[in-house]
Amino acid sequence: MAQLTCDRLRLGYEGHIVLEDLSFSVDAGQYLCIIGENGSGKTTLMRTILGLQKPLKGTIRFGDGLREGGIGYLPQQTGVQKDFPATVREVVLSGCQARLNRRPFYPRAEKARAEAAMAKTGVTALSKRCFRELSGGQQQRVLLARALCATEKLLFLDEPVSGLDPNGTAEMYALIRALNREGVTILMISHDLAGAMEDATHILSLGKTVFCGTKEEWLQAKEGDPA
Ligand SMILES: Nc1ncnc2c1ncn2[C@@H]1O[C@H](COP(=O)(O)OP(=O)(O)OP(=O)(O)O)[C@@H](O)[C@H]1O
Repeated sequence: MAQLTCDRLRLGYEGHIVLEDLSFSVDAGQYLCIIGENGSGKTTLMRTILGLQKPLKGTIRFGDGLREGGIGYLPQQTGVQKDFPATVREVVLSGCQARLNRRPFYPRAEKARAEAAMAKTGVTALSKRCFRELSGGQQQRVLLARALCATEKLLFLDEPVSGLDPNGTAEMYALIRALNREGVTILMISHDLAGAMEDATHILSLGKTVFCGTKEEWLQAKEGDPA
């Protein structure tokens, strides 16, 4: 049973269709890399899967224990986020908010969850530091811990290595790989095709022609069409 099934989606905005007739599914444990040129609709697809925007047509179904809102999300880094005036622990804990039903404080279980997420991404020692004083790579690991507070099942990562130096990039990929090996499904938008390709099991390529299949199928298709 698939965790996520997108069926004949039409996505876009009033008067502007971005993607038409898009169907694909994601099983538990997959590592799906979403690629495509600027403007091909990667962010629009992500926003739709996260429930932030409605499809113009078609359906999205969740299964295998995943429910809408049960996706951990690592946003693309923006200047505003980088300057967030909060401690690392506060940033990570804010990832538990969806589970809190607007209760005004964090119960013990949520705090334990945040601690476990920080340990997994190696930021426990930074927990009292101010988020905005961290390096780009450290900030990404904190935001990954935050996303982990929302889910054990599926992480949606939007360009997780953008702006990182080679070391930070390698660390981030290693962390994502480890989480995937523990069973967390990964959906990742990436412009770093070579890097993302190392660990991906599946590729969704958006554009004039859409491809969705295994990495091996993708590489075979590319052999005949090196462009
Ligand atoms: N809020 C919006 N209202 C109207 N059109 C939009 C809106 N957001 C995006 N678009 C348009 O939808 C199309 C797809 O944009 P989208 O951001 O999904 O592409 P992308 O593949 O994520 O691009 P990039 O690689 O540059 O991030 C573009 O033509 C864009 O101009």
